[in-house]
Amino acid sequence: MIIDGKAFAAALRAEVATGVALLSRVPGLAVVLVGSDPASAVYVRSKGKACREAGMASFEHPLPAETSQADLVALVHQLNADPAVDGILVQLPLPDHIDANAIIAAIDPEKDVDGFTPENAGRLATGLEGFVPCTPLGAMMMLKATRGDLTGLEAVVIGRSNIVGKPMAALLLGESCTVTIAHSRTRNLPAVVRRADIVVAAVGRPEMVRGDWIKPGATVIDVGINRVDAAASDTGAKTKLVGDVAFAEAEAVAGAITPVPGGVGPMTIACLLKNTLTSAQRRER
Ligand SMILES: NC(=O)C1=CN([C@@H]2O[C@H](COP(=O)(O)OP(=O)(O)OC[C@H]3O[C@@H](n4cnc5c(N)ncnc54)[C@H](OP(=O)(O)O)[C@@H]3O)[C@@H](O)[C@H]2O)C=CC1
Ligand SMILES: Nc1nc(=O)c2c([nH]1)NC[C@@H]1CN(c3ccc(C(=O)N[C@@H](CCC(=O)O)C(=O)O)cc3)C=[N+]21
Ligand SMILES: [Mg+2]
Repeated sequence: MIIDGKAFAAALRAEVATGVALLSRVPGLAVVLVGSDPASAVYVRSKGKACREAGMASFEHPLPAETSQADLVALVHQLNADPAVDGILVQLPLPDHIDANAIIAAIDPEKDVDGFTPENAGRLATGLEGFVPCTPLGAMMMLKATRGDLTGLEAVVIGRSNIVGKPMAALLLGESCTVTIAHSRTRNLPAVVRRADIVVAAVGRPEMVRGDWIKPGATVIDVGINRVDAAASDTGAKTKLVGDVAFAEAEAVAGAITPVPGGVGPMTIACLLKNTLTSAQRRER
């Protein structure tokens, strides 16, 4: 079974639009993009469009690649103080001369709809309410819809980044899975993955996870977004998008699997809108 992320995302976005219509003011999401990475620009544009379709305002702040760290912190402070802004997203990665941790720490945790601030990461780790990072949140919604109660299942998360792997593991632990976090230093990764009832791949290596790593019937969540050269026989496009999982091989063994594109990505954007709505609802009285 292929998990239809586009359909899950469309349903969540409709729910968000309904919530937005009940507010007394238009919620706003500020998106800050430093530099002109083409993939980031595509992503920022699709977020802006999704915002408008949900009845939200999108404030885009494209900045030159040479923007100083001090100027970026100053912009974040300005957005923190702006009552029209309910959510702040600073697109990652940032240029090398900027310390991403310093920028993230400057974001007001109450507007941190990415869930990246130490305050919200700590809240997730300790089981307190807060903003949960959009990619793991969307992945968890699809997992629960697909498998129901996750209690006692073996979950293997490949990747330990602060934005995907670690928060994903925290959410799975919160659902009482037995969680393993694998990374580049893990020994015998195929054997570790073969134990898993749930596999979450968040690595950034095209089609690294092979079909014979997957336990029959397992649920596979492919977070990877990798642009690779398309074969001459393909659609004619110069590049195509593939995940971290060899989809055709894994689909034959898995009970359910998310595709790339059309899996985790669209749900990430829908969850960003959901978090922005939640922020606006908390602000309204
Ligand atoms: N669909 C979506 O909405 C989103 C998709 N992504 C995509 O997800 C992927 C992961 O993103 P992100 O977490 O930011 O990536 P990072 O590069 O921050 O982290 C990658 C992780 O994978 C681990 N890793 C690297 N090589 C191997 C290997 N050979 N075996 C096992 N583990 C390995 C690294 O280990 P170590 O820590 O030891 O270096 C690291 O923990 C990327 O493809 C990204 O584009 C990301 C965010 C959102
Ligand atoms: N502060 C911050 N927050 C993020 O959430 C964040 C970020 N920085 N930096 C980059 C990553 C990546 N990311 C994606 C979201 C949606 C798709 C998505 O919708 N992908 C479509 C395909 C889009 C295409 O064709 O390129 C899909 O998978 O179907 C992809 C990638 C969010 N990220
Ligand atoms: Mg990263």
